[in-house]
Amino acid sequence: MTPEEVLTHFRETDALLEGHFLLSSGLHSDRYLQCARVLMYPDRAAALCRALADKVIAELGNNAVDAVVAPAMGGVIVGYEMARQLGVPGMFTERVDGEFTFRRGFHLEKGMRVIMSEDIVTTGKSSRECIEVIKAHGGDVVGATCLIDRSNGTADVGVPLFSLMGMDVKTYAPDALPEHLQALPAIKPGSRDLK
Ligand SMILES: O=P(O)(O)OC[C@H]1O[C@H](OP(=O)(O)OP(=O)(O)O)[C@H](O)[C@@H]1O
Ligand SMILES: O=C(O)c1cc(=O)[nH]c(=O)[nH]1
Ligand SMILES: [Mg+2]
Repeated sequence: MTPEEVLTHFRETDALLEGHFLLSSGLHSDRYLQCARVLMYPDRAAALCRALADKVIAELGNNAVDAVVAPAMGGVIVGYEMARQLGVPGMFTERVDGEFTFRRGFHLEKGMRVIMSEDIVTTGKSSRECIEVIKAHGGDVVGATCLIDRSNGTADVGVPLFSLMGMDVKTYAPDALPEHLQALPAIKPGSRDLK
């Protein structure tokens, strides 16, 4: 799937937003990829994750993954669909008092080869947090995936990161907002630190 085809899925589902957004990392941006808008359509979710699963298989080989673990909320649907496309179980970590944790009876056997599947990577902070939980539960993290890598290849999550496309989007520290963002109230679409 070409980057233009990926973006078409986002455009056709009104998932490519413009405005003033407070991101999970605390950085600000005038662009937001609302993946839930794309993934609400099962056919689109399947097409995107099939293409991403094919990349994983091309890089790691067949039968190189035993499980997928994704960080909630954004990772839940994409993690499920990646697991389905790779033919392995899919689980998720969720935040309790701000920290990702395994709940609901999810567990890993020691040495299980795990892919961490995100919807979006911006700084890679959430990916790294999820990867730490997988490791703490005995998983061997053989790679990470996201639909779109907003770091455009610069985020280091400690394992190979496979994405459908990179994107070069500017982000701003809260004390360095450009005028066009200062003029708009910030919206925080994600669930980290949600009150
Ligand atoms: O690479 P990062 O800088 O960590 O940013 C990307 C993360 O931000 C979003 O999650 P968020 O914490 O906003 O919550 P959500 O999953 O509920 O949308 C997204 O789903 C990624 O998990
Ligand atoms: O960095 C984020 O929080 C983020 C950016 C984005 O475009 N989409 C998203 O879901 N999260
Ligand atoms: Mg998230």
